Amino acid sequence: MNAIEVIGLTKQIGNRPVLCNVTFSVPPGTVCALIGPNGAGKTTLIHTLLGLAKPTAGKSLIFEKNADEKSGLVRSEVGFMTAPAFPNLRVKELLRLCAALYPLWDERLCRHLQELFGLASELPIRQLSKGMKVQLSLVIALSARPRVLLLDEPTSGLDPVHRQSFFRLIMDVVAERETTVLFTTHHPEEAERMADNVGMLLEGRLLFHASVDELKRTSRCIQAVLPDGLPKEIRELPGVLHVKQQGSMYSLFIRDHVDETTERIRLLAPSHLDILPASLEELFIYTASKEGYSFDTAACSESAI
Ligand SMILES: Nc1ncnc2c1ncn2[C@@H]1O[C@H](COP(=O)(O)OP(=O)(O)OP(=O)(O)O)[C@@H](O)[C@H]1O
Repeated sequence: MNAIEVIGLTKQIGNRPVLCNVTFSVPPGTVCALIGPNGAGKTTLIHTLLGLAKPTAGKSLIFEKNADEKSGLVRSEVGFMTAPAFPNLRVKELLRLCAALYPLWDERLCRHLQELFGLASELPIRQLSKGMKVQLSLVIALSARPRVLLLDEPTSGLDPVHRQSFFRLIMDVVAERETTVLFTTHHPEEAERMADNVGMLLEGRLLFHASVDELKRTSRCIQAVLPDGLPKEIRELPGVLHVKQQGSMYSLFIRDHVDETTERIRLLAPSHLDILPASLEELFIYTASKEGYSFDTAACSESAI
């Protein structure tokens, strides 16, 4: 049984398709990252899983149950981060309230996390910085010991040191309790580092969903020096996501069809040929650009070419 199952999920808001026939699954005890630019539909998907948004078509299941099922089973098994309520309560008062609310609350873990983040018990919630509020939400989500954690941009607002702590924490929680984690991020390097599987959403469509290992295995940057240039038909081969040119040096970013594309380039008798690994960041940027989506950022990171 999969921990999370998203089947043909479609969400229309007004005339606007926000999620279009999205299908993927997350096995228990694994970490799945959903990457996508602003407005891709990541939050909407998490909200549908939580039962906070109703799909137009399709369904999203957690351990084979719909979030809106009367049993409330799904909600009791799912942890998610939400802005801490009750601004006038002190940190310790909110944590005490949560301890009473969540049946599997782990007080030892809660104290450990509070110490790790250096969250002062006596501070009223309204006096916490944005990053501290994120930390407090994380403490609550993790201490509730859910079977499934749904985290919407969990590291946004965290400084680099606390981001590291967060990564370690998630790894520990998954390893110790076989927790299943689905998190959203704008940062491919977070997905690459944390996740077993990665899905990419763009304008409501899931462009790919695969294991990090598979994505790495099937993506390459082919670098070739071609004094006679690169023919148009090579640029248009199905696996070629992007071509970058500097004089007679061509860098082709490939997803799938690596062997066939390499063979076609070899036939052009390049004076130099290199086949290099590609990063998830490149895959993300070039998959989006192949779909006609443009980022403001510079494209291929030079380090990988
Ligand atoms: N209540 C709403 N009314 C109208 N449009 C909405 C509503 N909620 C979301 N949308 C639209 O749905 C699309 C997806 O939004 P969503 O928040 O799911 O994206 P996201 O990938 O989480 O974005 P971000 O990375 O910026 O948080 C956006 O175009 C957004 O404008």
